[in-house]
Amino acid sequence: MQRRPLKLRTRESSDHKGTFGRVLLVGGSRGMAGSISLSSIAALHTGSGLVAAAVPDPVLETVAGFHAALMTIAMPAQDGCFSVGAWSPLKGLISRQDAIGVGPGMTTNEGSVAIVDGLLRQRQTPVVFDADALNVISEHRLFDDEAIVRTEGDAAVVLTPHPGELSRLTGVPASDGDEQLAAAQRMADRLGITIVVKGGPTRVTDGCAPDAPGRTFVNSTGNPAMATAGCGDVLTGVITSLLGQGLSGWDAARLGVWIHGRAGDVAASAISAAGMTAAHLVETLAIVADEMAE
Ligand SMILES: NC(=O)C1=CN([C@@H]2O[C@H](COP(=O)(O)OP(=O)(O)OC[C@H]3O[C@@H](n4cnc5c(N)ncnc54)[C@H](OP(=O)(O)O)[C@@H]3O)[C@@H](O)[C@H]2O)[C@@H](O)CC1
Ligand SMILES: Nc1ncnc2c1ncn2[C@@H]1O[C@H](COP(=O)(O)OP(=O)(O)O)[C@@H](O)[C@H]1O
Ligand SMILES: [Mg+2]
Repeated sequence: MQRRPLKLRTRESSDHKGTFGRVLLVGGSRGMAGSISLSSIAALHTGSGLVAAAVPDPVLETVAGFHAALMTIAMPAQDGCFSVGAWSPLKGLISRQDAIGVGPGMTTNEGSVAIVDGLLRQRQTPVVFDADALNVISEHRLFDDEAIVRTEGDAAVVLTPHPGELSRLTGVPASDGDEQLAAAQRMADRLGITIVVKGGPTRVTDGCAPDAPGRTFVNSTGNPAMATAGCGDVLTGVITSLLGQGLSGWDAARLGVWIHGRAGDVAASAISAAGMTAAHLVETLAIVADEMAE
């Protein structure tokens, strides 16, 4: 199987929804309801047992309309985005989740800042930070605070920046791919986290193994047809799902980018490179998902 980094176990008759995890996707806003919907459906199509999307109240019906199996939780909103009052009810949901994905379509307003800061400070639930969650971290220099450093026993933190987001996080221009990876490796080692440096190819670097600092995986799947709106939002849901299925940050990120790229390869050849969209990608993901266990 094209350099798959690891293998999931196959499903058994004793399995049930709880076996495959309960995950929460946090994001969306008026005008960007599709992003968090793509992330949420991607988690379902990666095999999660239960998926809910916590979204600003004004976009709940829009998000819910994308998929009957998706549950939705209305959060306090202001001008179509999370309000600062959203963090309190969200905090109460954390302990019931096996994993959380945060950021797609959430904007970088003050409500988002409260949510991202709060999720960075909790250590019991694995979290994927993507998109505007990464932009909030950059704008407010949240990684300068040593209090968010992860150590042995803390739940995983996975970042999924594209080169533009990584440039904001590290100050290294998107044009310098090698230096961006080196800066990501240093950041992963310093914070004890996993960082997915998205692109062609995508690389995963991880600072969670004391005996293997800066270990890095180069993905072998994916293609330029994926350079289209929402394909990164899909990856957020994939990795959140795998964390919710019990994988470490290193394993969830590597297997996640691999199956995400496989779906992109199959969709590009079935549709076309120019015509493929993230909607095709998330549907194809459901078709190829068993390749993680074959
Ligand atoms: N349907 C929806 O609801 C959707 C909602 N979405 C949501 O939108 C929010 C903003 O996210 P976003 O990525 O669209 O905008 P942004 O952070 O400004 O980054 C783009 C800029 O970064 C750079 N850049 C990126 N890749 C690069 C590369 N490989 N190599 C080099 N440069 C690269 C490049 O900058 P430039 O070169 O143009 O200056 C590019 O213009 C976020 O919350 C997301 O979830 C989207 O997911 C879409 C679907
Ligand atoms: N040229 C390419 N080759 C391989 N994969 C690509 C290429 N361009 C984009 N991708 C993939 O598509 C996704 C784009 O993510 P992102 O820019 O965050 O999209 P969005 O935020 O619109 O969802 C990433 O997973 C990236 O690896
Ligand atoms: Mg993105």
